[in-house]
Amino acid sequence: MLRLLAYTVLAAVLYYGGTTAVSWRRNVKKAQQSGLPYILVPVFFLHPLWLAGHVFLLPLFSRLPRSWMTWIEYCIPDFGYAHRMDAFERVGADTFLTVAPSGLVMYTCDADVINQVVQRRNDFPKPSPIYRALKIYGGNVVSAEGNVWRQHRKAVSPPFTEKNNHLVWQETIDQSLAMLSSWVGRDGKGDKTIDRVADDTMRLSLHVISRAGFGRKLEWPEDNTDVQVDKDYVDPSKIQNDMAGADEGHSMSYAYAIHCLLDNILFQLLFPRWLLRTVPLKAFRKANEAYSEWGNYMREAVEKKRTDLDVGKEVKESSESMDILAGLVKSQTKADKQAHLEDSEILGNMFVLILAGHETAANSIHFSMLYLALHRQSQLRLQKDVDDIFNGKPPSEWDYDRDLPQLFGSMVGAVLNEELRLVSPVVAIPKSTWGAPDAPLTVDGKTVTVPAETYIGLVVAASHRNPKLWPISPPTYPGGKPVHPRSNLDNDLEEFRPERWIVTEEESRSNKDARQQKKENMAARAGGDLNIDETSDTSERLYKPSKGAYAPFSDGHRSCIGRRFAQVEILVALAIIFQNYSVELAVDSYATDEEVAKMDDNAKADVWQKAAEDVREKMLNNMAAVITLQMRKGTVPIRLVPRGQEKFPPNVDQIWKTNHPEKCTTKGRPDWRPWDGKQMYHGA
Ligand code: HEM
Repeated sequence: MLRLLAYTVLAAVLYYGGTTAVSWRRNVKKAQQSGLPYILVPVFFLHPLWLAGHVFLLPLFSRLPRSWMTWIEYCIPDFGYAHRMDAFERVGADTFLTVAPSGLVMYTCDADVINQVVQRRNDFPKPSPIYRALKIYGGNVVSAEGNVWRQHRKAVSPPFTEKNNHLVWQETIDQSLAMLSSWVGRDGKGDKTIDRVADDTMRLSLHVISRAGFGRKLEWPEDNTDVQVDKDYVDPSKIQNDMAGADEGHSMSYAYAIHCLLDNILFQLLFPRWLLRTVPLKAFRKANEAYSEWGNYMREAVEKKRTDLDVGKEVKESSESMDILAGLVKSQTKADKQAHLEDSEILGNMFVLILAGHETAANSIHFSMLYLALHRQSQLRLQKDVDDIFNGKPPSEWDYDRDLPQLFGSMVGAVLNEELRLVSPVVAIPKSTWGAPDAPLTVDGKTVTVPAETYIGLVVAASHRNPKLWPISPPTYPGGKPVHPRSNLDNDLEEFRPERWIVTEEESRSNKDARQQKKENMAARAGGDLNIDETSDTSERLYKPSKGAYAPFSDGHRSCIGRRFAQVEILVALAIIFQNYSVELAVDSYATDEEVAKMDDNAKADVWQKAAEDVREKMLNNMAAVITLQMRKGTVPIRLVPRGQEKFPPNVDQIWKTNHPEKCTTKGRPDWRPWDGKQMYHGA
């Protein structure tokens, strides 16, 4: 009996080993025929077992000799943020394949390749099976492909109008003022340590999309300490888990339901509904409750909107008819049946809009604030531009049509662009040749073939830092050392330098001409009915990267629908925060307020540098993407102080570097780069 079992196991191992070897060989052959450089990796990064287990295996693998593990980075989802240009430099190519037994992946940080891929939607479709889990409420524009995607896009994009952007503008003003007031207190004095910036910007963004997206106004809680938090569930420190205020017939408030849903999104995406419903685990039960509650809120919202709009009749333009939900509901009455959505699809789209639209914008506001706290000189320049644009006017007098273009083309726009260059929420935009034939592609002027069934990662985290694509300057090494230990050690592309986006008048004029041309070409190709706005990735008054080099919102037909929405929200929130306040790092862990008050600039630079080092470390090592890239471990405390009352001098980093030349480790490459000078790839 035992022998039979042993034979069975042996046979299974041999069978698995044999089939693995055969399919690996087959994939290697495809890679060889493709003309692309390739590296061999033992696992396909999307293999479900690897996805589930790699976090546990990585610490074990890190104990093995480095020379055995040269492949490991390329199998980690979103390696692009952790390894950036270094990952490509090691391979020695900006576009290459990884070849595993169960799949091929093409990674690229080449602008021309990115541009070809995003423009040829039919040749390089989205790998829609990986988005299957996003259909928890129904089909939607993010997870669909082909004609079904076209139908969703036709229905979902029309509500993203300038009128809707006005709503975003107004709601962001209201919510940002409320957030700011919760930070600086009713007396406006500020200077209190705030450790919940990530949470609060998330709340801000959720409130904006709830209002401008679904017509649901959410009030900022009067006092965050009073909220009735569910301490038994998820992270009790998260103030947004506020249970108070459930509507009639609901067990959760609207805000709590959506937070509960999003905070535990992995439960929703990984486990089937019946399991969440039946397994008697508290976390499962709550996840399921949040799913039902938010779904019910949304169903009610659809019904109410239908009644409000009195479907079928002309409605006058009011803010109720300008939100996105109004647009989705109206799509059901249009003559164009190709833009018609079922009720479940309206819900499906509302879910992905809230998902795609809230973390992304929130993170941008959060990280822009952190970068500006680290770079006070840039902050000063931003404040000067805010002063020039608004001339001291309070936000109640700001005007979308007059002020938005100014903000967009100012240092505020430059900060937004630079933040998205460095911390793109989508680290590698997924494309593929799944379900499509082999696709020709021009790489460095040579025609190669992307084999059918290849997953493609457009690694914007690397293309945004590729020295072949961007003007570079010498590094300044904030804190006296490179921002990343291996990537771009000899230039400034790892550094936050929004000034790189500011251009001369003449460059700005030529940007304008080029953009007009692009808009016309795009409109002609898109057939005009998908509302694909290619004109305003960055303001024409700012630096214009080459095509494909800068794509935080992706590009082409499947580019972000909410780009303008997000840009408006982020620009306004930053303008409100910085109009009257400066953001400084909180140094409480290193000195008390009294101690800081007695310090001279040199001593202040020493404590500031410790806090700054902590932030830089977190922004390098504590970041991970579940849906979007976020700081997953720890928080960064900051302080808002009225302008003019800053404690630290604007050139604080420079003072520290001048005082501590011995601590500045800025020269040369680390000698532990064993791969330097060796060609890692095969083929090509
Ligand atoms: C800083 C903010 C944002 C960034 C960087 C961003 C980035 C992106 C990227 C890279 C994609 C393409 C993803 C892919 O192909 O897999 C995308 C798609 C999308 N985004 Fe955004 N996004 C942002 C904000 C928003 C907002 C505010 C909304 C809605 C309110 C939104 C809605 C969407 C939708 C619906 C799609 C799918 C479009 C399609 O497949 O046709 N995004 N976004």
